[in-house]
Amino acid sequence: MNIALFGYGKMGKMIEQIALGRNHTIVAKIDIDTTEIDFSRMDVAIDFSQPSAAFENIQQCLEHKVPIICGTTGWLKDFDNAVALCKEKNGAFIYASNYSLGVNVFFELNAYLAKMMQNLNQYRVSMEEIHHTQKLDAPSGTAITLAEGIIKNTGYQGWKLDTVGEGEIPIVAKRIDDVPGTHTITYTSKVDDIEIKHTAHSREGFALGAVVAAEWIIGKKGVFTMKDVLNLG
Ligand SMILES: NC(=O)C1=CN([C@@H]2O[C@H](COP(=O)(O)OP(=O)(O)OC[C@H]3O[C@@H](n4cnc5c(N)ncnc54)[C@H](OP(=O)(O)O)[C@@H]3O)[C@@H](O)[C@H]2O)C=CC1
Ligand SMILES: O=C(O)C1=N[C@H](C(=O)O)C[C@H](O)C1
Repeated sequence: MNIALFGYGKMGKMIEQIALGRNHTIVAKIDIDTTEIDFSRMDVAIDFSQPSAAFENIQQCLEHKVPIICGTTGWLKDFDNAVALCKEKNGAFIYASNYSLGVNVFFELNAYLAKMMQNLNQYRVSMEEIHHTQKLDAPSGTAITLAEGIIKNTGYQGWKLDTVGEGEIPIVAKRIDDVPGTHTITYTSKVDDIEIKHTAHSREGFALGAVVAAEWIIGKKGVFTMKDVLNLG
């Protein structure tokens, strides 16, 4: 499979290694300085760029009929436009805030726990995410997906960083050294805490998941999620 990498930073380089190990070819490495892009040799594109660049990269891929796997976080104000464009162009598109198998299992666990906690008013939920100091967005895309999973299954109506009002989930975002990504959800009562936690040991799981998604999307049309790819739940 011929893969184009939009964004050749920490994730782009890790994805290249995994893709070569699975006998794929990297036909383009597109970075902020790239002036001309040849879409003709691409079977699929994988975007791990930056919040301000992701939507334009997605648009270009859909216009050129190249299936696009997007892992960039922090651009979701344009998500509905990306979905609409994908439908208009009869294209193929996946966005996931987190491509690792472990976090996608964790998303399911989070929803299941939230359902169990929905009527237990003695507990308050909170979330903490920890990432490396180069991360541009806060809270992480993964934390937002986790918050949405809680909101869907409980009476919580929203989330906010740090201090919150009634009915909102507080998210604390910490930036420490080179932490790849740690997410903790805690339900606290006067007498105890219930805590679930996912700790990434490296970026390998994110990169492998993105390549698996790229392999999966070939020949498909529509907007999909990692739940479709992994057949979870
Ligand atoms: N969904 C998931 O599973 C995961 C998502 N992420 C997300 O992926 C994104 C990238 O992360 P990471 O690799 O760590 O970040 P890096 O900063 O290491 O890499 C981003 C790269 O994108 C480049 N870039 C900037 N503008 C453009 C553009 N217009 N087109 C193409 N490339 C561009 C940057 O170039 P320059 O340095 O020259 O600006 C840089 O090389 C982030 O949004 C992060 O949150 C990260 C891990 C997992
Ligand atoms: O920027 C990162 O590094 C990561 N970003 C994603 C996010 O915002 O959730 C996924 C992972 O946690 C690493």
